Amino acid sequence: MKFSANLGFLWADRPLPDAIRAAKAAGFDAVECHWPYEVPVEEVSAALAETGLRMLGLNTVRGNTAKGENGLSALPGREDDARAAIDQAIAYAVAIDTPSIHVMAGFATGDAASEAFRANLSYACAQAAPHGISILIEPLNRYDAPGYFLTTTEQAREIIARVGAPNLKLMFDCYHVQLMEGDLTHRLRALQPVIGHIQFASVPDRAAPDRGEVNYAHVFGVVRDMGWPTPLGAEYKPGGDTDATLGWLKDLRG
Ligand SMILES: O=C(O)[C@@H](O)C(=O)CO
Ligand SMILES: [Mg+2]
Repeated sequence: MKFSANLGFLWADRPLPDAIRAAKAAGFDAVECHWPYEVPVEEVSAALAETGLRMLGLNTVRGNTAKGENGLSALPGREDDARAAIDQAIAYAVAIDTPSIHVMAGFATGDAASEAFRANLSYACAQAAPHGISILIEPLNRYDAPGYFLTTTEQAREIIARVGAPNLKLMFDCYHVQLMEGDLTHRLRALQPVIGHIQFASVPDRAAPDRGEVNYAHVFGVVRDMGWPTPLGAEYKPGGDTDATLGWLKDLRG
């Protein structure tokens, strides 16, 4: 199995280029992040070139976080802001050769939100396609993000079908899916054609995957047997020194 370190959480206490180097030293095969925009692309590119790791994904900005915004693309009337966030993400992704962008929906509900989200996703997919970039949408759980527009894989599957763009995919974060829907391995197999990236963390505490209610040794085996080709994203909160939480990775590496 190959694993990607999500640097939004792992080594988040370090500057992003140093976190990339730490992920390499720890044996990860790739990295991913949340919002890298404060860091010059030259610094990130240099760290990626030095380590040989690829940055697999990044997120669109959340918007006005002081006001509690958590994404813009499902907010009716905010299309200009949403598309500026999409443009920003594509430009950054192109500059560091990142193959996928998570377009964040935001806190919203109802038909107008659904229409805004689909229209903004169509825009994102059209802008990203010439660069070979996939657009990801990610259901978030109701405990961490109450009121978030996108909460289930069923909802995501319908949106992906209705938008109808080949580069629109599902971010299957096992942590969120377990909290909202469960039945992880059936869902992974059934949704494989529309999954663009897989992430994981323990449930319910979002820590390293060697604890909690999900047996990740089993889940990883199912993903391996699916022939899943790309690294799985370790997106958990280490709660201190990241290096001290990597026993699971060492065990899997043998
Ligand atoms: O699961 C998460 O929270 C992340 O993948 C994300 O991108 C939204 O913050
Ligand atoms: Mg996630």
